[in-house]
Amino acid sequence: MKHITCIDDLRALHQRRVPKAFFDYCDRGSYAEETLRANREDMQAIKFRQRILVDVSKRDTSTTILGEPSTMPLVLAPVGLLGMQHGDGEIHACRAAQAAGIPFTQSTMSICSIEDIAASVEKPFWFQLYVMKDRGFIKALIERAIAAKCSALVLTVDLQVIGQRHQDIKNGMTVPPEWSLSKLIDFATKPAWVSGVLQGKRRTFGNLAGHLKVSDDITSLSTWINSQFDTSLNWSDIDWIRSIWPGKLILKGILDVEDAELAAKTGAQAIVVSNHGGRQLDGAPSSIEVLPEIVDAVGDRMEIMFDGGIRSGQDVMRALALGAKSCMIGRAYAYGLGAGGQAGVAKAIDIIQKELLTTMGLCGVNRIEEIDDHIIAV
Ligand SMILES: Cc1cc2nc3c(=O)[nH]c(=O)nc-3n(C[C@H](O)[C@H](O)[C@H](O)COP(=O)(O)O)c2cc1C
Ligand SMILES: CC(C)CC(=O)C(=O)O
Repeated sequence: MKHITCIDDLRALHQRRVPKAFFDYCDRGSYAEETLRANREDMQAIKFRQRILVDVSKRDTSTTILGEPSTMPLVLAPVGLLGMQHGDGEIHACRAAQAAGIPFTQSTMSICSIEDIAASVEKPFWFQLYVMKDRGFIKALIERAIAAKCSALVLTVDLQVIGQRHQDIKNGMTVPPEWSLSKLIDFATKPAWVSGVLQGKRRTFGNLAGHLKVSDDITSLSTWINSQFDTSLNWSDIDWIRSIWPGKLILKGILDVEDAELAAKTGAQAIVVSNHGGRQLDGAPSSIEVLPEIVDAVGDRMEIMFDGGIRSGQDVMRALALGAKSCMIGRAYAYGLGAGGQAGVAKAIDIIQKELLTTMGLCGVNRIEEIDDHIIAV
């Protein structure tokens, strides 16, 4: 990892080490990928004010996230199928986050189960919920998260219908992988990945095993999701979820001020301003574009988290400057996982923290709480 200096390096290594179908699943977006590109382009369009001759000798990235101390304003976002990027990927990512002192969010659509992770790590982690039609199963899933002492529930609200990712169809992306000649050739050139995945605890969705017939028809992930996810989910269901889940609730996937206002009325502690990393509604605005208006509308009532397009500490700084209290990263750490397991995720987190510290220094800021729009050049 010595020559890895930025997230792009981890991405390149991920691409070399992980079969194409899983790398593309991670890297790409939905439809024409307009929103995926906008997340990066709009982020990079935000310019900093360089400030000089400020004493920046006491810089510190530590902060709180939902009242809990965190070494930096960063959370590992829920990412499905991490165990297909690296054997036991969810456990490796969670361990790296906990060693770095930041929260990890486990996706419903993980390869390792909630219990696999809970048995392998020292501290509580967050659990992300997708609501499916079988409400008995969803209730049991929330109860499993409670039993595992998960410290926050992240309810994802932007994927009851899945946006088409062309590349997944072209690659025949299935879980577990289906054999074809091209896949065999691809796998043959990635022996470390193959042995890691074969040694992993599971080969298909650990949280769903034994409940939903995942192995029956997961030849197309999107067909399966469209048959299982509950498209009738609506605001009144939040009360039902809150009647089961007693802890902190975060609504993830809000892009609209009116929705943010409705979210503030649910009693959720936080929202994540997010377009799902450009994987859902293509043509939606970038998350950084809508962040300021959402902060203006509800920032005094809920904690505002942000994700979409973060590839550096500079990007974290940009989102904080526009009013986010903390940021989630998805691909940035998934690339690290594919590149080098737990060490790769640790590297991704370390890169972002060091970039954030340097950017704070060059903008004349010592503490996270000092970051606001005064550091932005107009
Ligand atoms: C491969 C991949 C899988 C994802 N799976 C989930 C998921 O299971 N649940 C969820 O709420 N969001 C999921 N997301 C969205 C992320 O939580 C996050 O919103 C997004 O990655 C942020 O954009 P970024 O990748 O540019 O950081 C996924 C994202 C990626 C890249
Ligand atoms: C399995 C998927 C539903 C996970 C996801 O949220 C995504 O791929 O964006």
